Formats: sequence, C-alpha cells, structure tokens
Amino acid sequence: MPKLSFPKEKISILLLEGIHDNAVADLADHGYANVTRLPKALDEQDLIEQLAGVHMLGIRSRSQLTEKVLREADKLMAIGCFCIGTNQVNLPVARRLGIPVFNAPHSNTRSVAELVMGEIIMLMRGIWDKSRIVHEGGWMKSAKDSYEIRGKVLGIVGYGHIGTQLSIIAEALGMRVRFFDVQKKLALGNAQSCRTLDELLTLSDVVSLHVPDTAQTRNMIGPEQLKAMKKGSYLINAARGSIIDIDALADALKSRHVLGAAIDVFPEEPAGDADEFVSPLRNLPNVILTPHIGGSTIEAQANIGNEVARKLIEYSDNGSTMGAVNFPEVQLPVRESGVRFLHIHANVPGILRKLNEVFSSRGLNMAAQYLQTDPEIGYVVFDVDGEVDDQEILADIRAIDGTLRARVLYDRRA
Ligand SMILES: NC(=O)C1=CN([C@@H]2O[C@H](COP(=O)(O)OP(=O)(O)OC[C@H]3O[C@@H](n4cnc5c(N)ncnc54)[C@H](O)[C@@H]3O)[C@@H](O)[C@H]2O)C=CC1
Ligand SMILES: O=C(O)C(=O)COP(=O)(O)O
Repeated sequence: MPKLSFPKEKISILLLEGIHDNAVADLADHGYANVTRLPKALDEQDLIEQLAGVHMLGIRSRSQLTEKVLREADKLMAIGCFCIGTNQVNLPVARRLGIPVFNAPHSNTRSVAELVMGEIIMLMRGIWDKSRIVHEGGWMKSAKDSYEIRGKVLGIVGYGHIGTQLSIIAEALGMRVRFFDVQKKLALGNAQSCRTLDELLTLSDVVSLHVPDTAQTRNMIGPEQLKAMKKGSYLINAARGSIIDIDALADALKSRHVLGAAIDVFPEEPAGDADEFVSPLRNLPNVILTPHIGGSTIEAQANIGNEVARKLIEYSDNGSTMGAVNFPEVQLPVRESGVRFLHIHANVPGILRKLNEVFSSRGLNMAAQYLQTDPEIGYVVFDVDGEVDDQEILADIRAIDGTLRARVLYDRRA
C-alpha cells in the first residue's frame, strides 16, 4: 500500500441532498469510509458549520456554495456536483482557492428528455386538469383544447445534450422541430435551426427550455418573449428557474395567451420535502408543476453516483482533474513508485522555474511532470524518485509566492 500524505480514513466527506448509495459504496471500495450523509440542502450558516474539517463535498442542485461558504471551508479540497448544473457553486472562487469542481454532464439527460416528451402530450391534451376532475369524482369528456402532437412545431431553446435527445424523440412521434442555440449546432434528423429566439417563439406550438443558468439566460423568457409566443402555445421549463420571469408567465397563463405550462424548476425552491413550495403558478389550470425531478430517476441517480464518486476518487488518489469544470484538466497515469506532489498556483510567470529549483537544488530525479494552466491558475503534478524528504520539499514549494495549495499525494517508495 502506498503511504498517503493523509490517511484515507481521515479524509472527511460530506454528501448532501440524498446522493445515491452507489457513491458511498464506490468511495468505501476505495478506502474512503469517513462519509457523512444528509438528505437535504443546508442554509449558509448550517453549511459553514457542517463543512468544518470536511475535505470533499458532494451536493446536488440545491446547495448554494457561495464565496463566504467556500472561504470558510478551509479544509475543502474537492467538490462533486452530483448533477449537471454547476451554477450553484461560485466556480471562480473555488478555482482561486484551488478547489476543483466535478459534475456528471450526461447521466440524467435522457431522464429529462423523456419527462419533457411526456409532458408535451399531457399539456396538449389537458390531461392534468381532466385527471384531477376525475379524481374528485367529476367527468369532463370533451375534445376542447385537446390536440395531437403530430405535425406540431416543438421549439427547443438550447440544443445541447438534453435538447438534442428531445429533438430525436419528438421527431419520432411526428413533431416538427426547430431549435435556437447560441453556438452553431449540427441539426439532427429533420430539425431546423432558427436564427433568433424570437423567430423560434413565433413559430412554435410548444417551447421547451434547455439552456444552463448564465447571465445571458437569466429572465430570457420575460413579458416580451411570452407575448411573442403563438397564442395558445405551451411552455416547458426543466432547465433552471431563473430563465423565466415567473410572474409574467403566471399572467400569460391567466390570460390564456399561453395555454399550458410544465415547470420543474423555480426561482425559489424548497430546501427539503418538509418546506412549503410557494409560487404564483400554484393552482393555475393546465399547469404541471413538478419538484425539480427532471433528472430524478433510479437510473440517472445511480449512474451519477458512480460517475461523480469516480471523479472525486481519481482526484484524491491520483491528482487527476479530468472532468473538472473550473480547473485545468490533468490526466495522470498511475505510477507504481516514487513520490507524487501536487501544486496549485496563480498563473504568473516564473513559478514553474522556482518549483523546479526546489527539486533540482537537491539533485532529485524528476520522473514526470504534468502541467496545465488556464488564464488564472496553474496545476502541476511532480513524480519524484530517490531520497526525498517529502515534508521538507512540501514546506519549500508551499513557500513559493503565488502558491494556492500544495500537498504530497502519495509516497510509493519501497
Ligand atoms: N430539471 C432537472 O432535473 C435538470 C435540469 N438540467 C438543466 O438543463 C440544462 C441543460 O442541460 P444539457 O442539455 O445537458 O446542457 P448542455 O450544456 O449540453 O446544453 C446547453 C445548450 O444551451 C446552449 N446555450 C447556452 N446559452 C444559451 C443561450 N443564451 N441561448 C441559447 N442557447 C444557449 C449551449 O450552447 C448548449 O448547446 C443544465 O444546464 C441544467 O441546468 C439538467 C439536468 C436535470
Ligand atoms: O442535473 C441538474 O442540473 C439538475 O438540475 C438536477 O438536479 P438535482 O440533482 O435533481 O438536484
């Protein structure tokens, strides 16, 4: 067994928001058994308190990792978002603190696309209200406001992993697909791109949003855009609550300009199941409200548990940052011998030279060196053979100006 700079059993891991058992099992299989699990997100103060002494943190979409939270978490070395979105983390601050953030960019995409496809049919048939009436003992046998989806235009905003899958499924059911994306995208099947969001809105019978939360997408669907939508069309949002002006949508639904909506994500979401959900969309007709469960299927959660746990393990075991969303990506072969050092620093000239001097001045043989930088930070891994006083070297490389973090990852000398 390699000697680790810090024994694995001491690496403290906090998993919030009901992360799947697979993550815990994978971590345990790799020797990381010091895991605390909580079923919900925590508010800022509770999070700060829970993060004391925590080295790796797993969250989903609810936990807000603000600058304050990150700066207080002085032991934190890696974050796993067991979901796609990483907008809940202050990524630039995490980067500057030398904390890589990982996510699962694919595992729940099919689940979202399937849910949206089902909702399109439910909305265009008014199933939600009809079912409620029957549950209440009523009967409303009517074709009013009830349509086939065949031949209707589905407008997809954001033609990424989810948008493209939805596009294929919708075409298979006879819909005509238009999409709008800020990047040039290959149109799949018979889908056609629109040059502007407005063009898409005026053409579509159903609009479905699949963009990330960014400064550009915040409130991208407001009163003007809702007005631009066809009268009697439908809106679906399983992306992020910040994208729609929710009060404007409530008005558009009440006036029946928009005939129905399926909304999975909200500007304000309860932290846990026991908290009340408050929204102007509650109790409006033909509005399907779901509690942010687009990616909540057994399959997706199980896969995400494996995927993100693997990324955290690879970082902690080897120093690999492949798949990090805020960090230079370094792919590291496992080495059976030597000592491995990690050094994360501000990307300013001269640091690599100073690092190399620490080793060369001791006549040490550098077996391998892996470096990646982004405009802000550099991440370098050194494998060193021979007689090494690792703690002395660590002290020297930590003392270099611009160092954000440094540690000995393992010692595999015989
Ligand atoms: N409801 C839920 O449970 C889930 C929600 N999501 C949300 O769905 C979002 C999309 O997921 P993916 O398709 O996997 O992401 P993706 O990154 O594969 O695709 C997003 C697409 O949006 C485009 N885009 C970005 N800004 C845009 C803008 N201003 N206008 C038009 N297009 C723009 C991008 O170029 C990209 O093609 C995630 O960021 C996440 O917030 C993801 C999974 C589950
Ligand atoms: O993957 C995402 O971005 C999602 O929105 C899903 O979030 P969740 O893991 O269900 O909190």
